[in-house]
Amino acid sequence: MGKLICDSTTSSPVIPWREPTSSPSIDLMDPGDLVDQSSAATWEKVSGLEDQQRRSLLRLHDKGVLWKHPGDRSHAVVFRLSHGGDVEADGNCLFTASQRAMGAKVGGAGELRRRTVRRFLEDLRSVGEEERKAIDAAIRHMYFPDLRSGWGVHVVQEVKLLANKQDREESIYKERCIAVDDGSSWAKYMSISGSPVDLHDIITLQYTEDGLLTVDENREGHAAAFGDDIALECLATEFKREIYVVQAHGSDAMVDEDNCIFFLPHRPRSQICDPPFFLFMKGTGAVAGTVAPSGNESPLQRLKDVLLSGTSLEECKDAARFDISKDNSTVSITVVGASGDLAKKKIFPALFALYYEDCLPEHFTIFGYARSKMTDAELRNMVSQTLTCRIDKRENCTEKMELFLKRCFYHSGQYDSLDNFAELDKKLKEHEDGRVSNRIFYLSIPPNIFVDAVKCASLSASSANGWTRVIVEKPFGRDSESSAALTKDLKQYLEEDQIFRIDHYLGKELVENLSVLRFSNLIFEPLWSRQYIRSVQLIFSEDFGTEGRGGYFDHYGIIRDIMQNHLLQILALFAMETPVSLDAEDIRNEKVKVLRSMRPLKLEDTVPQGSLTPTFAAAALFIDNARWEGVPFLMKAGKALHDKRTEIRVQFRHVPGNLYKRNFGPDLDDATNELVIRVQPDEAIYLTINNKVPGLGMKLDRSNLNLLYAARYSKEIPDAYERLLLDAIEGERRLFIRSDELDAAWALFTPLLKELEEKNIIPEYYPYGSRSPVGVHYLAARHNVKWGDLDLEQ
Ligand SMILES: NC(=O)C1=CN([C@@H]2O[C@H](COP(=O)(O)OP(=O)(O)OC[C@H]3O[C@@H](n4cnc5c(N)ncnc54)[C@H](OP(=O)(O)O)[C@@H]3O)[C@@H](O)[C@H]2O)C=CC1
Ligand SMILES: O=C1O[C@H](COP(=O)(O)O)[C@@H](O)[C@H](O)[C@H]1O
Repeated sequence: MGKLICDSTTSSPVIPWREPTSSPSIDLMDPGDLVDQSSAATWEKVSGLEDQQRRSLLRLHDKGVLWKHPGDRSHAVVFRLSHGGDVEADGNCLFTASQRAMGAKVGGAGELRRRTVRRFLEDLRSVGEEERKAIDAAIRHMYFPDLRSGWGVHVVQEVKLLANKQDREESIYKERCIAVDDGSSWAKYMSISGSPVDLHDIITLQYTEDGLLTVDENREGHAAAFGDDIALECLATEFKREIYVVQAHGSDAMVDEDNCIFFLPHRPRSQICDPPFFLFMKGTGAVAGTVAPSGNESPLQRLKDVLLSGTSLEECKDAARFDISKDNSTVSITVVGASGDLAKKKIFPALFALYYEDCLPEHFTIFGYARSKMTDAELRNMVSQTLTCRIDKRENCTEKMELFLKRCFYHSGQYDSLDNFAELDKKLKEHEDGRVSNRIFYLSIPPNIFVDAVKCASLSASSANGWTRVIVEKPFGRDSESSAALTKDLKQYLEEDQIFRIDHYLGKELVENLSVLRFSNLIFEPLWSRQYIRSVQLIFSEDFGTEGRGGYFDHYGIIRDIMQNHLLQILALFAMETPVSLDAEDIRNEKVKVLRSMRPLKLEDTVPQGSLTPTFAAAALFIDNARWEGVPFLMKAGKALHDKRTEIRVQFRHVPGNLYKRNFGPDLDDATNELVIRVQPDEAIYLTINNKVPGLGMKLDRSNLNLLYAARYSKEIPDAYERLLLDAIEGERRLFIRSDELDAAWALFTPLLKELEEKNIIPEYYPYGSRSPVGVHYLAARHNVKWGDLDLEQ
């Protein structure tokens, strides 16, 4: 028995996914047919490996590893084991690595942990008395060894106890804790992911032969239960595949070079339906490496990892190219409302960009669906008007466009006709050609017909053997009630995890980068609170009016159009506590907490004083929690202003007892440090600091430490819709809005919107092209700050 304490990532197989009901359908390859995976990282650059480990892994990489299906040994697959990226040894690593290995379709690391425990409990209930006793004994041996009856080979032995979080106020007595010594306590233990929602904390007692050595009380509750052999077996059973832990032992383990790599198989209790995956675990040191099966990672997953790590799409193209042809599934994307503005402007161009980058699966089809009568050729002609290639990607552009357009088809139908959707279903099936069918319906239609379209798509055109997902465009209602009604109606036909509510601002590069900036740089996170931050400003402006969407806009206004969604989402991401992991659910849990901690909005805290301008609004928002109490989050959004920009501006407090006070003049605000995250245009992150002007005197000026993306990165930034479409195809929900997030966002704005409308408040006018209505200055002044973007020096 062992615990997976330092592991690594693998990736999901290209070998076709099994039909859940059928016998193993693993695509079998000739043992000699070793897929060349030139883009996969080998072991040369993995840090923390001893030379002999590295040499062995390189040899293994070159030779490949032959895997035979235990049920039918004549069938075999050769895997090339490559380094697939590190995972953090934070206690969740078994689940994080497995999640990466299997791809997004299995849920996040948290979900894998829950499924593991569920599987364990189900299996435990079904075993006989004898086996149950054996399981209890194995658990006791691992976590609650009887130290009086002998000592193992280790100098230090550990005993694990669980403390109920509710009792943590008091001193912890061993008597009040739960010993991890049987199946039911193991399930409690293995549910602990080190997050605030855990029910128990892990207490570790370390003993030597001389007695108690240390007590780790884990007061902050950050310790998570490491995956162990039992968890590995449960995971294997749950997913009907073997899991190999690949261990590299070092010179300290008295093994020779030929034997320093071990494969520890974990077999499912059930039938094997999928090929195995490999988790690399380094025996010594702290650095984790990865074993990736040759050609085993889905192209999309590889692309996601590349996107997440911020490297170029060029790399994702390389990564994706090698294996997609072996995938036996299809993805059909139906753009419902294909004749409309959004479809032409954003959705088709984003799909083409993904196609150009080789990021769509090999077998994909795009259908346009709308009432307008159009032939396939006419749709292609319409779509071709808005396709563009990136400036840095012109090669074969025309050729690629033609190939892409050939994959686009059109079906004309009503949004509320089950028959018309059944006709679409028939056409989709023809294109899917018997493969596993996965379908996305992108609702690019006015909201009043969302439910009709979802009903018909779900009843007449959902996939029979794969997944069906629906992307929904805002507006998600006009207020709490209509939003809840929409969610309820959609859920008549869809599960929550089939609904992808899009907020395209979450797909913007700099918004995606917010968490990276904050959580992967030591210098920012300690400053990220009321202690150092004086105000946060979220600014949206456009230098044009409602441009052809006047009808929609009249009904919704700027608060619903921009503030309640785009700016509030950015605020939640900005202000959330550190999530347990980057899993969709962990991040969305933290965002919801922020939204629910927000102080109700008051009319006097909006602009202009007690009035609402339909195309411009500003508000001061507050988060009543320990981190942000008293810090104004100023928001403003407007159309028809003097420029187009979206920015997050973080203004820091004054330096206490500033020695250079005199050099700044009477207004210390002029010396405020400001961190600006410019989402668009001209993406940039810059920090305004005070600096000495070179020379013999002591003159100070304000200068920027400037990261201008265009200067630093040569690649064009992908459009937000590309990232989001790719996520929807992958089943990655991190950047989509969960229903409780939506409820919380509406709960914040609905009372204010109602008051504004009931009181029929007259808007304050501002000239087209101006900077803003005058009232915004009063609003900021009331909270003792200035708008960073209205500083004339900007
Ligand atoms: N355009 C944009 O920039 C943005 C749009 N959105 C949202 O995306 C969705 C699509 O936007 P957009 O493309 O601008 O919308 P459109 O108004 O262009 O509508 C899309 C299509 O829906 C059909 N349609 C329009 N009105 C009706 C109606 N009353 N009854 C039935 N069908 C109708 C039309 O197709 P046909 O007549 O051929 O059936 C039309 O081509 C909307 O929910 C919008 O709020 C969100 C953010 C930005
Ligand atoms: O959702 C919307 O966003 C656009 C602005 O999006 P951007 O990506 O061009 O910044 C806005 O014009 C529109 O009113 C709103 O509905």
